[in-house]
Amino acid sequence: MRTSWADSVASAEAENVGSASSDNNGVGSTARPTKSTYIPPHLRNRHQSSEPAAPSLSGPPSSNDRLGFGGSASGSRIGGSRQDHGRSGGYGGGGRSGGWNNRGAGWDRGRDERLNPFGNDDDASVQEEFVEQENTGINFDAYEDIPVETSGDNVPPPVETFAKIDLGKELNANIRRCKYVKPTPVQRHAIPISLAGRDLMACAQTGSGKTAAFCFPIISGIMRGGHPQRPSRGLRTVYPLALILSPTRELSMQIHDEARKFAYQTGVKVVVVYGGAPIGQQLRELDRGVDILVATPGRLVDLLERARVSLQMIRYLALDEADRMLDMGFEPQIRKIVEQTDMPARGIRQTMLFSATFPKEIQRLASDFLSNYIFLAVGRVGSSTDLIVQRVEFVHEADKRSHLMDLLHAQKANGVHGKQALTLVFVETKKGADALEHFLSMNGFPATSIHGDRTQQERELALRSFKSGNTPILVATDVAARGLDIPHVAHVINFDLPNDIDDYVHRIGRTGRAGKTGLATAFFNEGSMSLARPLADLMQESNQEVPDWLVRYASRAAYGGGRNRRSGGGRFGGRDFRRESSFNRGGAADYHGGNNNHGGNNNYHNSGGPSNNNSGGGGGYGPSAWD
Ligand SMILES: Nc1ncnc2c1ncn2[C@@H]1O[C@H](COP(=O)(O)OP(=O)(O)OP(=O)(O)O)[C@@H](O)[C@H]1O
Repeated sequence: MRTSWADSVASAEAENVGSASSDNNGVGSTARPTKSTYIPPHLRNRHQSSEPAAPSLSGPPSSNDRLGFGGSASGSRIGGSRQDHGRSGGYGGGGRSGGWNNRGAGWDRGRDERLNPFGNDDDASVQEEFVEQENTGINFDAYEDIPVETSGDNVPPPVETFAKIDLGKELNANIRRCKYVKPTPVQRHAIPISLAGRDLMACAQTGSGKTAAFCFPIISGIMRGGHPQRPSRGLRTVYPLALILSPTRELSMQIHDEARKFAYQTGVKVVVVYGGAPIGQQLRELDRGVDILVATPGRLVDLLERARVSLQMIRYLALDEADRMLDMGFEPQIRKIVEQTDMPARGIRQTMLFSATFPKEIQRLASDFLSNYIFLAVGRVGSSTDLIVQRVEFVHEADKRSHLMDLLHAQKANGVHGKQALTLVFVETKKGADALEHFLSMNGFPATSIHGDRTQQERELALRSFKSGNTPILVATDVAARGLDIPHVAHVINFDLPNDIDDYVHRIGRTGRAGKTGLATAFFNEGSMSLARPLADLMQESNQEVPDWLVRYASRAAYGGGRNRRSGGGRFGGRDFRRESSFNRGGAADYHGGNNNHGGNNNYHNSGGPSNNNSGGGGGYGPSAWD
């Protein structure tokens, strides 16, 4: 039976425990207008957005440099119908979306576990049609210059090819089926570290292949270790060997799908459990056996309390989006799962934490779960990839909707919005998502939405409709900000900017993945002041053009307006928190050790061995201009 704790976790999970999804979460201290003014198309021939009010010491900023997006609103807007094909049968009330066990709707995930996740043909050489073409087109050159930092004791060296790693014959065949030609930088470093049995805290940019980096060693390790005898505590208790936790249901499903592909014909069984879906099917799936359990925390807690899952045999624990999992929303639940169940203690199990962002205070918390771990950073911690062209435009709150329509029209006119090119629009609140979806639909733009107030079935349908291109515009809260790997997302629009620069990094990371380029546009106004400086820093660091007006706002924020600096030295230049002097003063191991393999810090440039053993100094990254 579910306790209040389980309930609270489940409901937190439904919300994505995302502060950004709450309806009352304004940006900074400036209250947002609750309603923005819609300007009808026929009245919208005036300038497309006002210039920002000048920060104290300046004239007006340069205009909204909307290169490529400047077309006037034109073209017909067929008003009316909602475009979310998933909703055609009403909200979960039947129609084609119907039943709980509709395979297409995803409720019986795993029922076809034994089927070939690549299709029905076993032959790795004839899998072309089953595999996304994306992976063959990965632009590895894009990653060549990324600096890599590792710290910790006796760091295993990176590998250049999958062939050089002993992952096992079946797993190697699946890697070929996935058309992964060579490992991405995070895989080159993380896989040998994990195969050596070491705990790992890894930070690498969005879309750089972290999922495979933790799945491959887990699957390979289970294959090597065989299938140990499970205890016979209760007939219906299952004993997974690996647990992968992620913050959202959709991300857990995606990890499950990926892990199933990697585990095909290895004998390793992968099951996913997540909230919002009927538990019966998930229980039946567990009854068929599980080696790797992918889960959201709330549903896992429920299953632990029902004694249907025991963590006693866990050898591998992976937290994806680990900083999110350990921030204020999830940390107590994660602590209970990891520290107050029968899960083997750290040092006995192997623990891997992955994210694109890792603030120092969260690193500090995370270290409680790790034993003598290696810290790996591919690129600067929390940086965004250069593959994404970032644009920021000053748009008054009241002009946002009309400005968005201008962007979407221009995309259509320029042919950017072909069937496959998808646009993801992030807003702050669930109500805001509904309202914007409705507004876009009423104005002839095929849009759907995903947020924590929609049923799980609606969320999945919306995502599927978006992925398929049926509704090529998805309005989302932060529930869709992390981890989702959706091919063909060409444009991410931050209609409302988040409060935290790390959330911005994850949001824009839904485009520009696996070596491909993408575009991210942010609507900035006085309500986003707290983000001015970190945003300008981030853009400058990733070689983006920073508008003069943003630089002026940023410099003003530097003298008291900025709230977005993190404690412990700020984000920029941030790396392994153990190298902070405050940590060392606390009597912990000396990570400023320098030129040896003990507690040292290694800087790599892309491939090959350590190029420069930096003696506790600055590592490979210069401070930002504002530091
Ligand atoms: N070695 C590889 N070769 C080619 N493609 C790869 C390789 N590794 C991963 N990919 C592909 O790259 C894409 C991004 O991978 P993944 O979703 O694991 O990124 P991520 O680092 O976890 O991103 P995020 O931080 O957003 O969660 C996926 O489509 C995946 O199939």
